[in-house]
Amino acid sequence: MPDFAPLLAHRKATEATPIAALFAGDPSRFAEFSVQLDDMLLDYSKTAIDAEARSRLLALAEAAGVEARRDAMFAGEKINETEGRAVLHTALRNLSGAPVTVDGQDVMPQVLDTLARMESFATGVRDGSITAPSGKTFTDVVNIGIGGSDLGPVMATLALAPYHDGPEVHYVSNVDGAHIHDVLEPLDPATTLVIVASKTFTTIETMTNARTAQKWLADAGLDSGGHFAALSSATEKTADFGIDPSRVFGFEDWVGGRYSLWGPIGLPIMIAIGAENFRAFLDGAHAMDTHFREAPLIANMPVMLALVGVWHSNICGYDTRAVLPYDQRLLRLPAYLQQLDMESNGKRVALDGSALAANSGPIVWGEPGTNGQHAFYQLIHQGTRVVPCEFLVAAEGHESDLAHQHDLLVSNCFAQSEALMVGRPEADTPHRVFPGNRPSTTLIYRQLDPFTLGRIIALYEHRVFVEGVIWGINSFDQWGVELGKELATAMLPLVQGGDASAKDGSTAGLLTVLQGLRD
Ligand SMILES: O=P(O)(O)OC[C@H]1O[C@H](O)[C@H](O)[C@@H](O)[C@@H]1O
Repeated sequence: MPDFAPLLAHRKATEATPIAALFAGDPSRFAEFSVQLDDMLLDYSKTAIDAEARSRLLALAEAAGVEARRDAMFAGEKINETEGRAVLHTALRNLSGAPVTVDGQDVMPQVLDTLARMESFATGVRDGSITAPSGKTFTDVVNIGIGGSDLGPVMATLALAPYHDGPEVHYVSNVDGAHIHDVLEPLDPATTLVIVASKTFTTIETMTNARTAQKWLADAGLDSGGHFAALSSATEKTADFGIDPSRVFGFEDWVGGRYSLWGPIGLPIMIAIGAENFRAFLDGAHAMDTHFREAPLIANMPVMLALVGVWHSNICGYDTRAVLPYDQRLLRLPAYLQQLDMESNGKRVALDGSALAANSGPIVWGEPGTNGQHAFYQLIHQGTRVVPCEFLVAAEGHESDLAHQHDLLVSNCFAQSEALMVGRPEADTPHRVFPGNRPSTTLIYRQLDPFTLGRIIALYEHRVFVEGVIWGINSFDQWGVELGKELATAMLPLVQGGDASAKDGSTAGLLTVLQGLRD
Protein backbone atom coordinates (compact mmCIF):
# COMPACT_ATOMS: atom_id res chain seq x y z
CA MET A 1 0.00 0.00 0.00
CA PRO A 2 1.27 3.44 -0.79
CA ASP A 3 1.76 6.07 1.86
CA PHE A 4 -1.57 7.86 2.05
CA ALA A 5 -0.52 10.08 4.98
CA PRO A 6 0.25 13.26 2.99
CA LEU A 7 -3.06 13.02 1.13
CA LEU A 8 -4.95 12.32 4.33
CA ALA A 9 -3.36 15.39 5.91
CA HIS A 10 -4.25 17.48 2.88
CA ARG A 11 -7.82 16.23 3.02
CA LYS A 12 -8.05 17.16 6.67
CA ALA A 13 -6.73 20.62 5.99
CA THR A 14 -9.10 21.30 3.09
CA GLU A 15 -12.22 19.34 4.07
CA ALA A 16 -14.05 22.46 5.21
CA THR A 17 -13.92 23.97 1.72
CA PRO A 18 -17.03 22.89 -0.18
CA ILE A 19 -16.56 21.49 -3.67
CA ALA A 20 -18.67 24.32 -5.10
CA ALA A 21 -16.24 26.88 -3.68
CA LEU A 22 -13.40 25.40 -5.69
CA PHE A 23 -15.04 26.81 -8.81
CA ALA A 24 -15.14 30.32 -7.38
CA GLY A 25 -11.40 30.31 -6.92
CA ASP A 26 -10.67 28.82 -10.32
CA PRO A 27 -12.73 29.85 -13.36
CA SER A 28 -10.97 27.24 -15.50
CA ARG A 29 -11.65 24.41 -13.05
CA PHE A 30 -13.95 22.52 -15.43
CA ALA A 31 -11.34 22.54 -18.22
CA GLU A 32 -8.53 21.68 -15.85
CA PHE A 33 -10.30 18.92 -13.95
CA SER A 34 -11.65 17.02 -16.92
CA VAL A 35 -10.08 14.69 -19.48
CA GLN A 36 -11.07 14.63 -23.12
CA LEU A 37 -10.60 11.86 -25.63
CA ASP A 38 -12.09 12.77 -29.00
CA ASP A 39 -15.87 12.97 -28.56
CA MET A 40 -15.80 11.71 -24.98
CA LEU A 41 -15.13 13.70 -21.82
CA LEU A 42 -14.67 12.72 -18.19
CA ASP A 43 -15.53 15.57 -15.82
CA TYR A 44 -14.17 15.18 -12.30
CA SER A 45 -14.39 18.84 -11.36
CA LYS A 46 -17.37 18.08 -9.08
CA THR A 47 -15.09 16.30 -6.60
CA ALA A 48 -13.05 17.80 -3.76
CA ILE A 49 -9.82 17.10 -5.63
CA ASP A 50 -7.84 20.33 -5.91
CA ALA A 51 -4.52 20.93 -7.64
CA GLU A 52 -2.46 19.75 -4.68
CA ALA A 53 -4.57 16.65 -4.13
CA ARG A 54 -4.26 15.80 -7.78
CA SER A 55 -0.51 16.14 -7.88
CA ARG A 56 -0.22 13.98 -4.79
CA LEU A 57 -2.53 11.38 -6.35
CA LEU A 58 -0.44 11.43 -9.52
CA ALA A 59 2.64 10.95 -7.37
CA LEU A 60 1.01 7.86 -5.87
CA ALA A 61 0.49 6.44 -9.35
CA GLU A 62 4.08 7.15 -10.24
CA ALA A 63 5.42 5.68 -7.01
CA ALA A 64 3.35 2.53 -7.58
CA GLY A 65 4.92 2.14 -11.01
CA VAL A 66 1.62 2.28 -12.90
CA GLU A 67 3.29 3.02 -16.23
CA ALA A 68 5.84 0.22 -15.97
CA ARG A 69 3.15 -2.22 -14.88
CA ARG A 70 0.89 -1.09 -17.73
CA ASP A 71 3.70 -1.61 -20.23
CA ALA A 72 4.39 -5.05 -18.74
CA MET A 73 0.74 -5.99 -19.22
CA PHE A 74 0.69 -4.91 -22.86
CA ALA A 75 4.03 -6.65 -23.42
CA GLY A 76 2.60 -10.01 -22.37
CA GLU A 77 4.54 -10.36 -19.12
CA LYS A 78 3.00 -12.72 -16.57
CA ILE A 79 1.62 -10.04 -14.30
CA ASN A 80 -1.10 -12.39 -13.01
CA GLU A 81 1.46 -13.86 -10.66
CA THR A 82 -0.72 -16.14 -8.54
CA GLU A 83 -1.87 -17.96 -11.66
CA GLY A 84 1.38 -17.53 -13.61
CA ARG A 85 -0.42 -15.97 -16.56
CA ALA A 86 -0.08 -13.03 -18.89
CA VAL A 87 -2.98 -10.57 -19.13
CA LEU A 88 -3.68 -9.86 -22.75
CA HIS A 89 -7.34 -9.19 -23.40
CA THR A 90 -5.97 -6.08 -25.14
CA ALA A 91 -4.53 -8.36 -27.87
CA LEU A 92 -8.09 -9.39 -28.80
CA ARG A 93 -8.81 -5.85 -29.99
CA ASN A 94 -5.48 -5.27 -31.68
CA LEU A 95 -6.91 -5.53 -35.17
CA SER A 96 -3.75 -4.15 -36.79
CA GLY A 97 -2.14 -7.47 -35.91
CA ALA A 98 1.00 -5.74 -34.57
CA PRO A 99 2.91 -8.52 -32.80
CA VAL A 100 2.16 -9.31 -29.16
CA THR A 101 4.33 -12.00 -27.66
CA VAL A 102 3.82 -14.44 -24.82
CA ASP A 103 6.75 -16.72 -24.00
CA GLY A 104 8.47 -15.48 -27.15
CA GLN A 105 5.54 -16.43 -29.38
CA ASP A 106 3.47 -13.89 -31.34
CA VAL A 107 -0.14 -14.54 -30.38
CA MET A 108 -1.68 -12.29 -33.03
CA PRO A 109 -1.93 -14.79 -35.92
CA GLN A 110 -4.02 -17.08 -33.70
CA VAL A 111 -6.15 -14.19 -32.41
CA LEU A 112 -6.93 -12.95 -35.92
CA ASP A 113 -7.55 -16.46 -37.18
CA THR A 114 -10.10 -17.08 -34.41
CA LEU A 115 -11.73 -13.72 -35.14
CA ALA A 116 -12.04 -14.67 -38.81
CA ARG A 117 -13.61 -18.02 -37.86
CA MET A 118 -16.06 -16.26 -35.55
CA GLU A 119 -16.94 -13.82 -38.32
CA SER A 120 -17.57 -16.53 -40.83
CA PHE A 121 -19.75 -18.46 -38.36
CA ALA A 122 -21.67 -15.38 -37.18
CA THR A 123 -22.21 -14.19 -40.75
CA GLY A 124 -23.39 -17.65 -41.79
CA VAL A 125 -25.90 -17.81 -38.93
CA ARG A 126 -27.10 -14.28 -39.77
CA ASP A 127 -27.47 -14.75 -43.51
CA GLY A 128 -28.92 -18.25 -43.25
CA SER A 129 -26.06 -20.06 -44.92
CA ILE A 130 -25.43 -21.90 -41.66
CA THR A 131 -28.67 -23.54 -40.67
CA ALA A 132 -30.05 -26.11 -38.28
CA PRO A 133 -29.63 -29.72 -39.51
CA SER A 134 -33.22 -29.57 -40.82
CA GLY A 135 -32.20 -26.73 -43.14
CA LYS A 136 -34.20 -24.20 -41.16
CA THR A 137 -32.66 -20.80 -40.47
CA PHE A 138 -31.73 -20.08 -36.87
CA THR A 139 -34.17 -17.49 -35.54
CA ASP A 140 -32.92 -17.54 -31.94
CA VAL A 141 -29.61 -17.96 -30.18
CA VAL A 142 -29.39 -19.01 -26.53
CA ASN A 143 -26.08 -18.25 -24.85
CA ILE A 144 -25.50 -20.38 -21.76
CA GLY A 145 -22.76 -19.02 -19.53
CA ILE A 146 -22.25 -17.27 -16.20
CA GLY A 147 -19.99 -14.56 -14.73
CA GLY A 148 -17.59 -13.35 -17.38
CA SER A 149 -19.16 -15.69 -19.91
CA ASP A 150 -22.49 -13.90 -19.47
CA LEU A 151 -22.35 -10.42 -17.97
CA GLY A 152 -20.28 -8.74 -20.70
CA PRO A 153 -22.23 -10.20 -23.63
CA VAL A 154 -25.57 -9.47 -21.92
CA MET A 155 -24.56 -5.91 -21.15
CA ALA A 156 -23.20 -5.22 -24.63
CA THR A 157 -26.13 -6.89 -26.40
CA LEU A 158 -28.58 -4.67 -24.52
CA ALA A 159 -26.39 -1.60 -25.04
CA LEU A 160 -26.29 -2.05 -28.80
CA ALA A 161 -29.96 -2.79 -29.42
CA PRO A 162 -30.19 -0.21 -32.26
CA TYR A 163 -27.64 -2.28 -34.17
CA HIS A 164 -29.39 -5.64 -33.89
CA ASP A 165 -30.24 -7.09 -37.25
CA GLY A 166 -29.51 -10.77 -36.66
CA PRO A 167 -31.36 -13.58 -34.91
CA GLU A 168 -32.63 -12.82 -31.45
CA VAL A 169 -30.05 -13.50 -28.75
CA HIS A 170 -31.10 -14.75 -25.30
CA TYR A 171 -29.01 -15.44 -22.21
CA VAL A 172 -29.23 -18.11 -19.53
CA SER A 173 -26.89 -17.93 -16.57
CA ASN A 174 -28.50 -18.97 -13.28
CA VAL A 175 -28.52 -22.62 -12.22
CA ASP A 176 -32.06 -21.94 -11.04
CA GLY A 177 -34.13 -24.06 -13.42
CA ALA A 178 -36.55 -21.15 -13.66
CA HIS A 179 -34.05 -19.25 -15.79
CA ILE A 180 -33.55 -21.79 -18.55
CA HIS A 181 -37.19 -22.80 -18.39
CA ASP A 182 -38.42 -19.27 -18.96
CA VAL A 183 -35.92 -18.60 -21.75
CA LEU A 184 -36.53 -21.84 -23.65
CA GLU A 185 -40.28 -22.06 -23.24
CA PRO A 186 -41.28 -19.59 -25.97
CA LEU A 187 -38.58 -20.81 -28.39
CA ASP A 188 -38.77 -23.36 -31.17
CA PRO A 189 -35.97 -25.91 -30.67
CA ALA A 190 -35.86 -26.55 -34.42
CA THR A 191 -34.67 -22.99 -35.09
CA THR A 192 -32.56 -22.37 -31.97
CA LEU A 193 -28.78 -22.32 -31.79
CA VAL A 194 -27.36 -22.99 -28.32
CA ILE A 195 -23.96 -21.52 -27.48
CA VAL A 196 -22.23 -22.92 -24.43
CA ALA A 197 -19.87 -20.21 -23.18
CA SER A 198 -17.43 -21.30 -20.52
CA LYS A 199 -13.72 -20.63 -20.39
CA THR A 200 -13.10 -23.70 -18.25
CA PHE A 201 -16.06 -25.78 -19.46
CA THR A 202 -16.42 -27.06 -15.90
CA THR A 203 -18.63 -24.39 -14.31
CA ILE A 204 -21.46 -26.33 -12.73
CA GLU A 205 -24.21 -23.85 -13.53
CA THR A 206 -23.27 -23.71 -17.20
CA MET A 207 -22.74 -27.43 -17.65
CA THR A 208 -26.03 -28.20 -15.92
CA ASN A 209 -27.92 -25.73 -18.13
CA ALA A 210 -26.12 -27.04 -21.24
CA ARG A 211 -27.31 -30.57 -20.47
CA THR A 212 -30.83 -29.28 -19.93
CA ALA A 213 -30.69 -27.61 -23.36
CA GLN A 214 -29.35 -30.82 -24.87
CA LYS A 215 -32.32 -32.70 -23.45
CA TRP A 216 -34.73 -30.00 -24.67
CA LEU A 217 -33.45 -30.56 -28.21
CA ALA A 218 -33.45 -34.35 -27.88
CA ASP A 219 -37.01 -34.32 -26.51
CA ALA A 220 -38.01 -32.48 -29.69
CA GLY A 221 -36.45 -35.28 -31.70
CA LEU A 222 -33.54 -33.14 -32.84
CA ASP A 223 -29.89 -34.04 -33.13
CA SER A 224 -28.40 -31.62 -30.64
CA GLY A 225 -24.97 -31.58 -32.35
CA GLY A 226 -26.14 -29.36 -35.17
CA HIS A 227 -27.69 -26.95 -32.68
CA PHE A 228 -24.65 -26.41 -30.48
CA ALA A 229 -21.53 -24.25 -30.53
CA ALA A 230 -19.00 -23.67 -27.76
CA LEU A 231 -16.82 -20.79 -26.62
CA SER A 232 -14.07 -22.14 -24.41
CA SER A 233 -10.39 -22.54 -23.79
CA ALA A 234 -10.92 -26.21 -22.83
CA THR A 235 -11.21 -27.80 -26.26
CA GLU A 236 -10.86 -31.37 -24.96
CA LYS A 237 -13.86 -30.87 -22.73
CA THR A 238 -15.97 -29.37 -25.53
CA ALA A 239 -15.16 -32.46 -27.61
CA ASP A 240 -16.19 -34.73 -24.72
CA PHE A 241 -19.47 -32.86 -24.60
CA GLY A 242 -19.97 -33.72 -28.26
CA ILE A 243 -19.51 -30.31 -29.84
CA ASP A 244 -17.99 -30.41 -33.30
CA PRO A 245 -14.53 -28.76 -33.30
CA SER A 246 -15.57 -26.57 -36.24
CA ARG A 247 -18.15 -25.01 -33.91
CA VAL A 248 -15.70 -24.43 -31.06
CA PHE A 249 -14.04 -21.05 -30.66
CA GLY A 250 -11.12 -21.19 -28.30
CA PHE A 251 -9.01 -18.69 -26.43
CA GLU A 252 -5.92 -18.76 -24.28
CA ASP A 253 -5.48 -18.61 -20.52
CA TRP A 254 -4.22 -15.03 -20.81
CA VAL A 255 -7.80 -13.86 -21.30
CA GLY A 256 -9.50 -13.58 -17.91
CA GLY A 257 -13.20 -14.45 -17.74
CA ARG A 258 -14.31 -10.93 -16.85
CA TYR A 259 -12.16 -9.52 -19.64
CA SER A 260 -13.26 -12.01 -22.28
CA LEU A 261 -16.09 -10.37 -24.24
CA TRP A 262 -13.61 -9.09 -26.84
CA GLY A 263 -12.90 -12.59 -28.15
CA PRO A 264 -14.96 -15.76 -28.64
CA ILE A 265 -17.12 -14.99 -25.60
CA GLY A 266 -18.36 -12.01 -27.66
CA LEU A 267 -19.76 -14.30 -30.37
CA PRO A 268 -23.42 -13.76 -29.34
CA ILE A 269 -22.86 -10.00 -29.57
CA MET A 270 -21.40 -10.46 -33.03
CA ILE A 271 -24.36 -12.60 -34.09
CA ALA A 272 -26.70 -9.84 -32.91
CA ILE A 273 -24.93 -6.83 -34.45
CA GLY A 274 -22.83 -8.27 -37.29
CA ALA A 275 -19.10 -8.57 -37.84
CA GLU A 276 -18.57 -4.99 -38.96
CA ASN A 277 -20.19 -3.46 -35.89
CA PHE A 278 -18.29 -5.91 -33.70
CA ARG A 279 -15.05 -4.69 -35.28
CA ALA A 280 -16.08 -1.10 -34.47
CA PHE A 281 -16.59 -2.24 -30.87
CA LEU A 282 -13.06 -3.71 -30.83
CA ASP A 283 -11.67 -0.57 -32.47
CA GLY A 284 -13.22 1.58 -29.76
CA ALA A 285 -11.55 -0.48 -27.05
CA HIS A 286 -8.27 -0.32 -28.94
CA ALA A 287 -8.56 3.47 -29.17
CA MET A 288 -8.85 3.55 -25.36
CA ASP A 289 -5.87 1.17 -25.08
CA THR A 290 -3.76 3.51 -27.22
CA HIS A 291 -4.84 6.52 -25.17
CA PHE A 292 -4.06 4.64 -21.93
CA ARG A 293 -0.60 3.71 -23.21
CA GLU A 294 0.32 7.09 -24.62
CA ALA A 295 -1.37 9.94 -22.77
CA PRO A 296 0.51 11.56 -19.89
CA LEU A 297 -0.98 10.51 -16.57
CA ILE A 298 -2.72 13.83 -15.93
CA ALA A 299 -4.48 13.67 -19.33
CA ASN A 300 -5.09 9.94 -19.16
CA MET A 301 -8.77 9.09 -18.69
CA PRO A 302 -8.43 5.64 -17.06
CA VAL A 303 -5.66 6.92 -14.78
CA MET A 304 -7.64 9.94 -13.65
CA LEU A 305 -10.81 7.88 -13.11
CA ALA A 306 -8.71 5.50 -11.01
CA LEU A 307 -7.21 8.34 -8.97
CA VAL A 308 -10.68 9.74 -8.31
CA GLY A 309 -11.58 6.25 -7.08
CA VAL A 310 -8.56 6.05 -4.78
CA TRP A 311 -9.30 9.55 -3.48
CA HIS A 312 -12.89 8.69 -2.60
CA SER A 313 -12.09 5.28 -1.18
CA ASN A 314 -8.80 5.67 0.68
CA ILE A 315 -8.66 9.39 1.41
CA CYS A 316 -12.30 10.36 1.92
CA GLY A 317 -13.28 6.96 3.36
CA TYR A 318 -16.36 6.39 1.17
CA ASP A 319 -17.09 2.68 1.00
CA THR A 320 -19.13 2.48 -2.18
CA ARG A 321 -19.36 3.96 -5.62
CA ALA A 322 -22.58 4.22 -7.61
CA VAL A 323 -22.52 3.84 -11.38
CA LEU A 324 -25.49 5.72 -12.78
CA PRO A 325 -25.90 5.53 -16.54
CA TYR A 326 -28.42 8.02 -17.92
CA ASP A 327 -28.65 5.60 -20.78
CA GLN A 328 -31.33 2.95 -20.48
CA ARG A 329 -29.44 0.60 -22.76
CA LEU A 330 -26.61 0.52 -20.22
CA LEU A 331 -29.06 -1.17 -17.88
CA ARG A 332 -26.65 -3.99 -17.08
CA LEU A 333 -23.48 -1.88 -16.94
CA PRO A 334 -23.58 -1.72 -13.11
CA ALA A 335 -23.87 -5.53 -12.89
CA TYR A 336 -21.08 -5.95 -15.41
CA LEU A 337 -18.88 -3.51 -13.49
CA GLN A 338 -19.63 -5.29 -10.24
CA GLN A 339 -17.81 -8.32 -11.60
CA LEU A 340 -15.10 -6.37 -13.39
CA ASP A 341 -14.34 -4.21 -10.37
CA MET A 342 -15.21 -6.30 -7.33
CA GLU A 343 -13.86 -9.62 -8.61
CA SER A 344 -10.67 -7.87 -9.74
CA ASN A 345 -10.03 -5.63 -6.77
CA GLY A 346 -11.94 -7.24 -3.90
CA LYS A 347 -8.71 -8.52 -2.39
CA ARG A 348 -7.33 -8.58 1.17
CA VAL A 349 -3.69 -9.38 0.53
CA ALA A 350 -0.95 -7.74 -1.51
CA LEU A 351 0.90 -9.44 -4.37
CA ASP A 352 3.39 -10.83 -1.87
CA GLY A 353 0.61 -12.29 0.30
CA SER A 354 0.90 -9.76 3.12
CA ALA A 355 -2.32 -8.34 4.58
CA LEU A 356 -3.29 -4.96 3.13
CA ALA A 357 -2.93 -2.02 5.47
CA ALA A 358 -5.75 -0.04 3.85
CA ASN A 359 -8.91 -0.71 1.88
CA SER A 360 -8.80 -2.12 -1.63
CA GLY A 361 -11.75 -2.13 -4.04
CA PRO A 362 -14.98 -0.41 -3.00
CA ILE A 363 -18.52 -1.75 -3.28
CA VAL A 364 -19.92 -0.99 -6.72
CA TRP A 365 -23.62 -0.64 -7.36
CA GLY A 366 -26.07 1.32 -9.44
CA GLU A 367 -29.03 1.51 -11.77
CA PRO A 368 -29.86 3.61 -14.76
CA GLY A 369 -31.14 7.13 -14.22
CA THR A 370 -33.80 8.37 -14.15
CA ASN A 371 -35.20 5.21 -12.52
CA GLY A 372 -32.72 5.39 -9.65
CA GLN A 373 -33.88 8.92 -8.85
CA HIS A 374 -37.27 7.57 -7.89
CA ALA A 375 -35.78 4.86 -5.73
CA PHE A 376 -32.50 5.29 -3.86
CA TYR A 377 -31.40 8.87 -4.62
CA GLN A 378 -33.05 9.89 -1.34
CA LEU A 379 -30.12 8.28 0.47
CA ILE A 380 -27.62 9.73 -1.99
CA HIS A 381 -28.87 13.27 -1.35
CA GLN A 382 -29.81 13.20 2.31
CA GLY A 383 -28.53 9.99 3.86
CA THR A 384 -25.77 9.89 6.46
CA ARG A 385 -23.36 8.15 4.06
CA VAL A 386 -21.68 9.86 1.15
CA VAL A 387 -21.86 7.91 -2.11
CA PRO A 388 -19.58 9.12 -4.89
CA CYS A 389 -21.67 8.96 -8.06
CA GLU A 390 -20.41 8.17 -11.55
CA PHE A 391 -22.84 9.50 -14.14
CA LEU A 392 -22.73 8.44 -17.79
CA VAL A 393 -24.72 10.20 -20.49
CA ALA A 394 -24.86 10.46 -24.28
CA ALA A 395 -25.27 13.83 -26.00
CA GLU A 396 -27.62 12.20 -28.48
CA GLY A 397 -29.98 9.26 -28.34
CA HIS A 398 -30.75 7.02 -31.28
CA GLU A 399 -34.43 7.98 -31.41
CA SER A 400 -34.37 11.25 -33.33
CA ASP A 401 -38.16 11.49 -33.14
CA LEU A 402 -37.88 11.40 -29.34
CA ALA A 403 -35.13 14.00 -28.99
CA HIS A 404 -37.26 15.95 -26.50
CA GLN A 405 -37.16 12.90 -24.20
CA HIS A 406 -33.40 12.77 -24.53
CA ASP A 407 -33.22 16.44 -23.52
CA LEU A 408 -35.21 15.59 -20.43
CA LEU A 409 -32.88 12.68 -19.69
CA VAL A 410 -29.77 14.87 -19.97
CA SER A 411 -31.42 17.59 -17.88
CA ASN A 412 -32.02 15.09 -15.12
CA CYS A 413 -28.45 13.85 -15.25
CA PHE A 414 -26.91 17.31 -15.03
CA ALA A 415 -29.44 18.38 -12.40
CA GLN A 416 -28.49 15.47 -10.16
CA SER A 417 -24.79 16.23 -10.13
CA GLU A 418 -25.59 19.91 -9.59
CA ALA A 419 -27.97 19.12 -6.72
CA LEU A 420 -25.43 16.78 -5.13
CA MET A 421 -22.74 19.44 -5.19
CA VAL A 422 -24.71 22.63 -4.54
CA GLY A 423 -27.40 21.20 -2.28
CA ARG A 424 -29.95 23.42 -0.56
CA PRO A 425 -28.44 24.37 2.76
CA GLU A 426 -31.29 26.64 3.82
CA ALA A 427 -34.84 25.33 4.13
CA ASP A 428 -37.85 25.86 6.32
CA THR A 429 -37.45 22.48 8.01
CA PRO A 430 -34.34 20.30 8.54
CA HIS A 431 -36.03 17.56 6.54
CA ARG A 432 -35.85 19.66 3.43
CA VAL A 433 -32.19 20.59 3.78
CA PHE A 434 -29.84 19.17 1.18
CA PRO A 435 -26.32 19.36 2.60
CA GLY A 436 -24.70 19.27 -0.85
CA ASN A 437 -20.94 18.94 -1.20
CA ARG A 438 -21.40 15.38 -2.45
CA PRO A 439 -18.98 14.34 -5.18
CA SER A 440 -19.65 12.98 -8.63
CA THR A 441 -18.00 12.43 -11.99
CA THR A 442 -19.71 12.60 -15.37
CA LEU A 443 -18.68 10.72 -18.48
CA ILE A 444 -20.28 12.31 -21.53
CA TYR A 445 -20.04 10.93 -25.05
CA ARG A 446 -21.71 11.71 -28.35
CA GLN A 447 -23.74 8.54 -28.80
CA LEU A 448 -23.77 4.98 -27.52
CA ASP A 449 -22.52 3.29 -30.68
CA PRO A 450 -20.32 0.16 -30.84
CA PHE A 451 -17.09 2.20 -30.95
CA THR A 452 -18.07 4.22 -27.90
CA LEU A 453 -19.24 1.18 -25.95
CA GLY A 454 -15.82 -0.36 -26.62
CA ARG A 455 -14.15 2.78 -25.27
CA ILE A 456 -16.33 2.88 -22.16
CA ILE A 457 -15.65 -0.75 -21.22
CA ALA A 458 -11.91 -0.43 -21.85
CA LEU A 459 -11.90 2.77 -19.79
CA TYR A 460 -13.30 0.88 -16.81
CA GLU A 461 -10.99 -2.11 -17.37
CA HIS A 462 -7.94 0.13 -17.22
CA ARG A 463 -9.33 2.10 -14.29
CA VAL A 464 -9.63 -1.15 -12.34
CA PHE A 465 -6.08 -2.06 -13.41
CA VAL A 466 -4.59 1.25 -12.25
CA GLU A 467 -6.37 1.08 -8.90
CA GLY A 468 -5.13 -2.48 -8.44
CA VAL A 469 -1.54 -1.40 -9.12
CA ILE A 470 -1.83 1.42 -6.60
CA TRP A 471 -3.19 -0.99 -3.99
CA GLY A 472 -0.45 -3.48 -4.81
CA ILE A 473 -2.82 -6.38 -5.44
CA ASN A 474 -3.34 -8.93 -8.19
CA SER A 475 -6.43 -7.74 -10.08
CA PHE A 476 -6.48 -10.81 -12.29
CA ASP A 477 -7.11 -13.77 -10.01
CA GLN A 478 -10.33 -14.66 -8.16
CA TRP A 479 -9.55 -17.18 -5.46
CA GLY A 480 -12.40 -15.78 -3.40
CA VAL A 481 -14.98 -17.61 -5.48
CA GLU A 482 -13.53 -21.06 -4.82
CA LEU A 483 -14.68 -21.94 -1.32
CA GLY A 484 -18.38 -21.46 -1.98
CA LYS A 485 -18.13 -23.63 -5.10
CA GLU A 486 -16.42 -26.45 -3.18
CA LEU A 487 -18.90 -26.32 -0.34
CA ALA A 488 -21.85 -26.28 -2.76
CA THR A 489 -20.65 -29.52 -4.33
CA ALA A 490 -20.30 -31.11 -0.91
CA MET A 491 -23.69 -29.71 0.14
CA LEU A 492 -25.69 -31.31 -2.66
CA PRO A 493 -25.95 -34.80 -1.10
CA LEU A 494 -27.06 -33.20 2.17
CA VAL A 495 -29.75 -31.17 0.37
CA GLN A 496 -30.86 -34.47 -1.10
CA GLY A 497 -31.32 -36.00 2.33
CA GLY A 498 -27.81 -36.94 3.54
CA ASP A 499 -26.61 -36.81 7.14
CA ALA A 500 -26.06 -33.16 8.13
CA SER A 501 -24.86 -33.79 11.68
CA ALA A 502 -21.26 -32.78 10.95
CA LYS A 503 -22.33 -29.32 9.79
CA ASP A 504 -22.40 -26.18 11.92
CA GLY A 505 -25.61 -25.63 13.90
CA SER A 506 -27.18 -23.14 11.53
CA THR A 507 -26.46 -25.10 8.35
CA ALA A 508 -27.66 -28.34 9.95
CA GLY A 509 -30.78 -26.51 11.15
CA LEU A 510 -31.51 -25.17 7.67
CA LEU A 511 -31.07 -28.63 6.15
CA THR A 512 -33.52 -30.06 8.69
CA VAL A 513 -36.07 -27.33 7.98
CA LEU A 514 -35.63 -27.93 4.24
CA GLN A 515 -36.43 -31.62 4.63
CA GLY A 516 -39.41 -30.73 6.84
CA LEU A 517 -40.80 -28.33 4.23
CA ARG A 518 -40.39 -30.92 1.53
CA ASP A 519 -42.08 -33.78 3.41
O1 LIG B 1 -16.29 -19.13 -18.16
P1 LIG B 1 -16.31 -20.05 -16.99
O2 LIG B 1 -15.07 -20.88 -16.90
O3 LIG B 1 -17.55 -20.89 -16.99
O4 LIG B 1 -16.33 -19.18 -15.70
C1 LIG B 1 -17.41 -18.36 -15.37
C2 LIG B 1 -17.10 -17.51 -14.14
O5 LIG B 1 -16.99 -18.35 -13.02
C3 LIG B 1 -16.04 -18.18 -12.02
O6 LIG B 1 -16.59 -18.50 -10.81
C4 LIG B 1 -15.30 -16.88 -11.94
O7 LIG B 1 -15.52 -16.25 -10.72
C5 LIG B 1 -15.61 -15.91 -13.04
O8 LIG B 1 -14.51 -15.08 -13.20
C6 LIG B 1 -15.92 -16.61 -14.32
O9 LIG B 1 -16.17 -15.64 -15.32
